[in-house]
Amino acid sequence: MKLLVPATTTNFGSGFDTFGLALNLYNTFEFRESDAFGVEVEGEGKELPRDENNLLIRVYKRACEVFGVPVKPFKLKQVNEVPTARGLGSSATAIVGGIEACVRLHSLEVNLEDKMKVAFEFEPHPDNLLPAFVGGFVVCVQNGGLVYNRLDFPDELSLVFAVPDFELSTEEARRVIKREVSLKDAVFNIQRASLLVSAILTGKYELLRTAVEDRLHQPYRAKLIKGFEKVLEAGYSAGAYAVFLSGAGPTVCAISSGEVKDRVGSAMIEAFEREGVRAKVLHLKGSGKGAHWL
Ligand SMILES: Nc1ncnc2c1ncn2[C@@H]1O[C@H](COP(=O)(O)OP(=O)(O)O)[C@@H](O)[C@H]1O
Ligand SMILES: N[C@@H](CCOP(=O)(O)O)C(=O)O
Repeated sequence: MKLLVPATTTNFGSGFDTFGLALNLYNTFEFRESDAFGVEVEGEGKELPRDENNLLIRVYKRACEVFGVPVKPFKLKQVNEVPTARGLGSSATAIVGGIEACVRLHSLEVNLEDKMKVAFEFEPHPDNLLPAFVGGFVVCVQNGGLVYNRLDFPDELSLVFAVPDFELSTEEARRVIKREVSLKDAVFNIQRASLLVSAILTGKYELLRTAVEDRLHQPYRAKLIKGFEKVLEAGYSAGAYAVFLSGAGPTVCAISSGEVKDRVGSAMIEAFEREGVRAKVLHLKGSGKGAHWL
């Protein structure tokens, strides 16, 4: 039994905790029933726990408890393409993996709202989780229940990620954000987040540069990421439509198209390197597919 769960990029600058997009980069989780839990990891995340402290197993056990079924142990083989603690939703892949494993191993029928209730106990924002479950570009709303709208992300747009070789935990990157916001800054973000959705829907990509501007989280997080401003400038100088922090960072994402994407990737990597930060580039696309079994 093999489950593929996509990486996600979130926020898109102005849409903090609101916008999330599934990517064509996956963690693959293979399950074999067994007498005891065990974990094997290939690819990214060599440091991940090999025992019941592994996030996927912790989520699986909690899902069994919530859905009222016995815990059946398994051997898990992870083949991870998603770098951990880089702002590409690796923790969401593990959370979604644990929930889907519980549903499948017990042949349950569970709706998305009930799956999300369990997921929220581990990650209290929906923007990685929802696209990891359902794919596509998702506008997420938190109101105690499940309200979201899923759009197709334009295939002509490329996502270029500059992934630095250091980790930044989402928890730490959330701690630095200011809790209070002025009306002026709230309006600033509402205008841009609305512009972003309309720009994607109408193909007016020249609006994206303004649409990803943010005053809620990026200015605070930028201080934790050496070279962030320089990488941003380099992406724009190379012709990107938009450049912003992927999730909580430290990865930087650029939206681009056609041939320009190669220039954008090299420029961002070089900018990181000039600051003494090693980084690699990932050229990805939005994916319409969420978690699915092979
Ligand atoms: N593939 C995975 N399997 C199990 N646990 C994971 C996996 N990926 C991430 N995690 C857990 O999530 C933590 C990283 O979460 P977080 O800081 O939110 O980073 P990210 O931005 O990659 O989601 C890791 O330290 C690890 O405990
Ligand atoms: N909206 C969240 C998204 C965190 O994503 P991750 O991939 O960095 O875990 C935030 O900005 O904190």
